[in-house]
Amino acid sequence: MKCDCDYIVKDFSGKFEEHYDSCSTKGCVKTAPDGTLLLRNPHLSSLQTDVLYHLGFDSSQDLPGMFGDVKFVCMGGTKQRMRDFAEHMRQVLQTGPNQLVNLTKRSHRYAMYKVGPVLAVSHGIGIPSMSILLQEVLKLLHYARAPRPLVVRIGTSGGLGLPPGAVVVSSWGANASGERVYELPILGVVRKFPSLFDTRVSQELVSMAREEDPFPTTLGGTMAADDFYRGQARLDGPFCDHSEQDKMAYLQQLRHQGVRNIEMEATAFAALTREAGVRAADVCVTFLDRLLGDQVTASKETLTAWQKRPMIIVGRYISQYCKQNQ
Ligand SMILES: O=P(O)(O)O[C@H]1O[C@H](CO)[C@@H](O)[C@H]1O
Ligand SMILES: O=c1cc[nH]c(=O)[nH]1
Repeated sequence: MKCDCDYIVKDFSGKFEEHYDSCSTKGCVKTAPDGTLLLRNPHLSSLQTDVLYHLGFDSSQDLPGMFGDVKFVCMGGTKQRMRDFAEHMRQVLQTGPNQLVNLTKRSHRYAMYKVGPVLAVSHGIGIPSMSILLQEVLKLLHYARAPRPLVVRIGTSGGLGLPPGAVVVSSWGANASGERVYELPILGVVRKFPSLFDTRVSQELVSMAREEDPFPTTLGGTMAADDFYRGQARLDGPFCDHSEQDKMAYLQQLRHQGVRNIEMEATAFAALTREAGVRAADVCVTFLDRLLGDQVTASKETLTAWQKRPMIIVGRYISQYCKQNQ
């Protein structure tokens, strides 16, 4: 059987079954004609109220009134970064509340701020934390009937052959074996979901870079590890039985496969947004060049300044969109 939906993964090296896992030709339509998200889970319709437990909302609330105008969901690891991003967007868009309010404060788990059409949400570290947040955000967008949202991760990473402070816009996510898939055991069976980002959005984001920017912005593959230390070939964790040569051989192999940075969410982030039919992008700054070391040694001030760089690129993109759609 051949799938001819726009969801087909042309440059995905795996087999059709793996594509089918996250596509299923029958249910290929992922958005309603008005651009709102369709959730392909028949069980949801039997729920009287859907509790978005980690966000502290439920579907009985006026979610369209609260979030129906959301066009951009931007997420990143820390609560502080997402507050800073909300503040940045308040200045860029000259809109938003006088005082930023953490909308998920009831749940104490993540932090969420809303500035005009922008929702800024923290997701914690790693795929399990990020994927829980993302799935509840996808349900929130569905219940809110927010049309055609774009989801962007604003993150940090270790670079491969890039100067620290560089920005990488991911074209795909790869797991530790270099496969461009997100693997998830479901009912005891490991399933694979393709982890490719929207090419057009990624290219448009790269085009937001300006010559005068004091940092390069490039497109590249992103490896998502399940660990910060051994899982990213580091030699400085509490455990390590690989050598410096093993580490360098692995990192060089990733680099030759097109990986430009390493973080801990890209595969699941690409795969889940793709499965939901939502455009998404991963924009990360690099904190160090992993070909030269393992420790993050830049000062707090420098790291804070570098973390602003993805915000600058994404802020320009959102600002341009808002001007064109006034
Ligand atoms: O800075 P964030 O967005 O959390 O991203 C990166 O930093 C964390 C590890 O320090 C991981 O979550 C990794 O993906
Ligand atoms: O090396 C790094 C830096 C930030 N985040 C990561 O996951 N790895």
